[in-house]
Amino acid sequence: MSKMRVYEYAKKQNVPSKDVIHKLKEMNIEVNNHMAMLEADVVEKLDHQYRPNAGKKEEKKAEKKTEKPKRPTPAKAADFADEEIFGETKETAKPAKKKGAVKGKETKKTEAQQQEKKLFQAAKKKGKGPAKGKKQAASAAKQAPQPVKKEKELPKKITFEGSLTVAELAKKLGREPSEIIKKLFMLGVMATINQDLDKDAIELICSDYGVEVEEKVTIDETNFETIEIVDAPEDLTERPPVVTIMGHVDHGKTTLLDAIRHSKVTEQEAGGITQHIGAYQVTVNGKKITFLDTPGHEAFTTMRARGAQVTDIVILVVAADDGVMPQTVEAINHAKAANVPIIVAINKMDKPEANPDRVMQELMEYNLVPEEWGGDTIFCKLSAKTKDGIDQLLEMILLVSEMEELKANPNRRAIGTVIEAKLDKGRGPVATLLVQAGTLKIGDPIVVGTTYGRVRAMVNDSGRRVKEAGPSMPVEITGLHDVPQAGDRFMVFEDEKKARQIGEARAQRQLQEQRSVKTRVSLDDLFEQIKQGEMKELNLIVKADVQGSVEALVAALQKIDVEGVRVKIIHAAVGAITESDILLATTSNAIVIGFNVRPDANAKRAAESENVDIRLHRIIYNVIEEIEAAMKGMLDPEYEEKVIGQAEVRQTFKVSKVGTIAGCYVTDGKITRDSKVRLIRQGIVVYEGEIDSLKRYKDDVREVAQGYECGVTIKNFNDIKEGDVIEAYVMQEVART
Ligand SMILES: Nc1nc2c(ncn2[C@@H]2O[C@H](COP(=O)(O)OP(=O)(O)OP(=O)(O)O)[C@@H](O)[C@H]2O)c(=O)[nH]1
Repeated sequence: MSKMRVYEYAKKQNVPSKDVIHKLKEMNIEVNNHMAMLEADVVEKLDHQYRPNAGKKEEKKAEKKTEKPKRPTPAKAADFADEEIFGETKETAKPAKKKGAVKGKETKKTEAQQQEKKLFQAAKKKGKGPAKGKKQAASAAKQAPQPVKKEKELPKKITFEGSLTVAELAKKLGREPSEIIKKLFMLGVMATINQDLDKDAIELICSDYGVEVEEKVTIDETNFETIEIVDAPEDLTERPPVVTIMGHVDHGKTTLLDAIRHSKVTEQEAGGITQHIGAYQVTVNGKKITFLDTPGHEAFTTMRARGAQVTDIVILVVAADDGVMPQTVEAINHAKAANVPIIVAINKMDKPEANPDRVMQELMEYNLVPEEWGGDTIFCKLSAKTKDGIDQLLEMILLVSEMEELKANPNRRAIGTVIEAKLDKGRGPVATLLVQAGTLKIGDPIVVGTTYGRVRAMVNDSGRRVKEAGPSMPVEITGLHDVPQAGDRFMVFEDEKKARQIGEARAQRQLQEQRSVKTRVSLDDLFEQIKQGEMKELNLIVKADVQGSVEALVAALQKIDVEGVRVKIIHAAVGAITESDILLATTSNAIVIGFNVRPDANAKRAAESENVDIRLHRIIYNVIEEIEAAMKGMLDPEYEEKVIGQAEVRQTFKVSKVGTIAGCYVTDGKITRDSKVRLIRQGIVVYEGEIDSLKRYKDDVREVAQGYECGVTIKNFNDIKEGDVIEAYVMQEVART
């Protein structure tokens, strides 16, 4: 809010200055002159006075059709208007904005107003069509408070999709394109009649006319993964957390999952036979928790690799008698890469050799600091075998879930992710779906991944038939045409026809995508991406033969300092490059560095199919140099010299202006016009350069093969002697190893 004069304020509110002075009087502020300067706080108070009446005023104005339509000036327009780029034009257009134009003199103000009116009416005149003659318009301009009559009424609201050309916008507003062009010009935008206007420009123009704008967003339903669902907060209700258990081999993941299932599921669903559908739910203190039934990070990463994020909380199981192990670290990195909160379950507390303090100590290194030590990670000490501590773990899950405020709208068409799928001999394609929002119902037409169908039957985790499944509930369904893949997304559509269309379109698109080249980050295109501002962090996965190398590499990589890019090590461990590393690289768009280690067969295959860049090295310096060079955009292609042929110089001729021509006989391979050459005399390279000309008799030729004679001149070199050997070679780009 800034200071302004009374008349400026009156103009802002589109009321006579008298009205403002009167209002001020009511507010006990004595002002007699419309030129009086109002302080910012007074302006604010006035705003409060006028606001409640704004609606009424508008109505009144609409009725009266006063001389000038209200021109609510949006912030942007005002910004443009305040710039002094358009001098005169602007002053005439917005006299009130320009202090200079109305320097306290009523006359000047009137002039400006009239000028504006003329301009306005000139524009209107064009919009009026043939009925209105020049004369009439001119006389109309003379009468001072001339109502804008017979002007085609502005629509209350216009809608558009994407963009509009000036002509299209003019048509929608019922105005002449020239008027729109003029307005744009005054706002600092130069446009032609066929120019596309973006959303901002459209909004700017419309708000200048006081017309509401709505952008229609066409939703590409075939791409439903990308549709961002914005539910009104009041439509959201709490949903159960979805939990994945991860940890090192044999630390007790399966035992813990079973212990939770048996302690809670059978209790709740008496008589129900727990059946494996890939996920199950337990009820704790009246609240549900969903557990994904595939422990370990493979399933987790497979899902993520397919773009699905279903896990809300990760339980990291660490055996109290074994401590942090390589897969523990992998699991931590996976969870962190996915930005999922971790609860640590220190398992096997029943064992005499259990040492939870050691586990806590070791996990500190990975920034998992227990609350009791001042951190914010929840640690639960338990025994999956004796079931001690499991209830506490479940309560902690609820606590974290509450903090995460997990919510979904159950009253919409369901969307979610495939947890598992298979082909059942009797039932056909069977898929376990995790509903993530909305409610899935029997009979729903559904698209799942690239297949579709209608939900024929639904079974919950206790093998019971259910009619519907709300958010975070896993159900096994039948009724699909084909078997989808774990991690595929699903969405319910309004009818089966639509579901079929979308399903088929998605299958088609997938085929096309498989044919086209995948675009993952590779060192070679890194610089391009950095330049385009697409990459600010270079994600790396480091695998090495010994811990010492891992540490040294990580430290050295983190020291690389290239402006605008940061190295981020998302996983570093000892051991061969595994499929899990590739999956992690896929999900985090990372490059894998192998130091004295190689990818195993599965990893190689996965890397090829997922286009993950693996860089294998044996010298730390080379790793650093390569990454740094790539970050700086200096990753030149590697070239290798390839000798393509040799020729013997049998005779030489000196020709003025040309130099020495060597009459040669090609003894081996071939000599090409564009090859590089080396002149060898008695086994010593006397010159290296390029061929200047290559001739057979008098004709220039591209190449001369073995057994033929030719004439050769070498660029900038004439000291060729009989008996010399000309070796031709080319530089070939080779694949980096
Ligand atoms: N004493 C004791 N043994 C346990 C506990 N939890 C699991 N075990 C044992 O540890 C071994 C491994 O347990 P699993 O549950 O199979 O471990 P996992 O992490 O699922 O192993 P993988 O599936 O191979 O990754 C089994 O022999 C379990 O009986 C526990 O709390 N106390």
